[in-house]
Amino acid sequence: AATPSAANKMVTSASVTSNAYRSASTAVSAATTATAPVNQDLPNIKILATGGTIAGSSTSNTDVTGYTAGALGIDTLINAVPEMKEVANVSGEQIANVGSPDVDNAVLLKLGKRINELLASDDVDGVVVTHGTDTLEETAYFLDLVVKSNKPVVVVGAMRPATAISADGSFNLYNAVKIASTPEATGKGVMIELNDRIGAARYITKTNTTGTDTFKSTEQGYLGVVSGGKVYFYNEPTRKHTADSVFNITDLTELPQVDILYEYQNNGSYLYDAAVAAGAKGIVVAGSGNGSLSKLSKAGAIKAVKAGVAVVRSTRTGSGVVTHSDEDDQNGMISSDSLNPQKARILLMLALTQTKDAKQIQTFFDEY
Ligand SMILES: NC(=O)C[C@H](N)C(=O)O
Repeated sequence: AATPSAANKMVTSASVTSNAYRSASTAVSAATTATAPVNQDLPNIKILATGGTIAGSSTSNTDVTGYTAGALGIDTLINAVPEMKEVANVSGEQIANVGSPDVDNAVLLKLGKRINELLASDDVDGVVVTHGTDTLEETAYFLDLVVKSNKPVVVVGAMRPATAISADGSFNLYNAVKIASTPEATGKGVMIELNDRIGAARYITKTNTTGTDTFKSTEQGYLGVVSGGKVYFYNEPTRKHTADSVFNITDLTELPQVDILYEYQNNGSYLYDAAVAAGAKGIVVAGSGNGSLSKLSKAGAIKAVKAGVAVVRSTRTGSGVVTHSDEDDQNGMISSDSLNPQKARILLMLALTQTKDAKQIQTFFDEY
């Protein structure tokens, strides 16, 4: 973790005078995260940092693409937003410090187990996870399925690095702490906050490469918003999550290998053969349209099922339900409901920790 002086140096070395972390220098001289006094009237919120653009840094304050993700430590993030201390007693832990494409199953398990430990304690009222946005929805959905608590968990990121003009990370982080401190956030499952929107991990997805309004929940809608400094909830997630989930990672040291294949014209069954040969226990296919597969692709998928691999049909369209067909049952295949391929992979990994039976796995896709 960064010391106050190191935190200062990181911000100055980026030659930034006006950015999201403009207040880091004053904040750290006033109080460090370690010595901040506890206000008994405020909730205790733990911030777990994993890296990403929210912790990103560049030498130029107009650079929003070539920066280093995960350059700043948790203390820098916390000290840069001293306003959070009016909302909650915040303290932080560094779980990882990577760009989110490098968040792997080991990080998922570490994070999920740590959140369960923290939330089991009366001393922790909610958790905020800072994360890169590229795979943020996968981590959030994983946590939605494995966190054994009704206490709020909010996953937050940013699209502009901390050193950029008009960086979005500090306000997103402030809002995330605000949501996690709100009693109405209890029992809502794992939430994602960016750009003032509160999305359910199950429903929201990244839709744009660089825009700050990238997280959208077009079909199922948002759970709520943060507006004028107040948290508003309007909807509840209806699928099973957190305390109602059967998935338990307590004794897991690894997750089964599940790979994603992409459907396209003129594709071949050899992609399935390659995944099976590489050790896949499950395959999710981003099918065309309503999860359609070409004749060759279907042949590859059926061969994989016969080899004992679970195959889930999802869609590359970006939205909509992949409907379950009689042919799926004949072929021993599973349909993803409205889970996109990357989230279907998360559910399939966890499903495979319980069963290899396609029918039982299908019930998980129907319920979660
Ligand atoms: N906006 C971001 O956070 C993108 C970054 N590449 C990440 O996912 O770590």
